Amino acid sequence: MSDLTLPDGVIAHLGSSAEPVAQSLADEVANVLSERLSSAPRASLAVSGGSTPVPFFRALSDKNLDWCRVDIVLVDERWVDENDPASNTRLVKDNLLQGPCAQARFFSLKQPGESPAAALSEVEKVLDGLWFPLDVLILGMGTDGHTASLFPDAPELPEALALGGSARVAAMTPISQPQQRITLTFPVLAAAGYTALHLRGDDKLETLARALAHPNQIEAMPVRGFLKPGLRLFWSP
Ligand SMILES: O=C1O[C@H](COP(=O)(O)O)[C@@H](O)[C@H](O)[C@H]1O
Repeated sequence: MSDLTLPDGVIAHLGSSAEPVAQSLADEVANVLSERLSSAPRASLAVSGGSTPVPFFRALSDKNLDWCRVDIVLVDERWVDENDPASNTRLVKDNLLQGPCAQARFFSLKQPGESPAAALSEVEKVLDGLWFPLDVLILGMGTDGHTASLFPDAPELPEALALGGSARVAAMTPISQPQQRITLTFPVLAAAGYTALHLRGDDKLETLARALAHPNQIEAMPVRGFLKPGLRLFWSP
């Protein structure tokens, strides 16, 4: 990590193991949500799926917050049933929406429909109940530089990245992935008030170094769109 040069204004929290880093992220997110709830009727939190967030979810779910005023949404979902091990919704329900956090309101990106493309208008309706811009956004990243389901090899990527578009969600069919995906679009994600990138593993650090080497080529590595002042980076081996 010592030879990784981060852009000015990106604040890094690096630890030697996953649990304390996840705990620090949970502390910070709980503080941001709590502050927001002191001046607003509700607060919104968008989280990522995959394997990295599990200890963060468990740490956050225990926080003493007015969870019944918190709205939670995933940044992306695989188009699978909720009982499928690949379901991000299942991951959130099993690990985050537990204990005190079970009081939060969860907005599911997985709605009935054969494909994400067929369900987009239904999902947009669901999202009408959520407060935008998002207050808190926790992103992950794949070793191909995707974040949320903004995959470099998805034909729909240019549309999902386009600024000025009014769609909050996009259907994605990345060539590299076994499932179709649905994702919050780049403009929706980029407008969040607080954004953290939560990474685990040396491979993710190498990916981050590659992303930082050519920051403007966003379509090649969509995570580049978030490597900006204000970003909080949480990493552990
Ligand atoms: O497919 C996905 O991958 C990324 C990274 O996942 P991880 O298992 O390497 O932590 C994740 O951020 C995204 O939400 C997920 O759908």
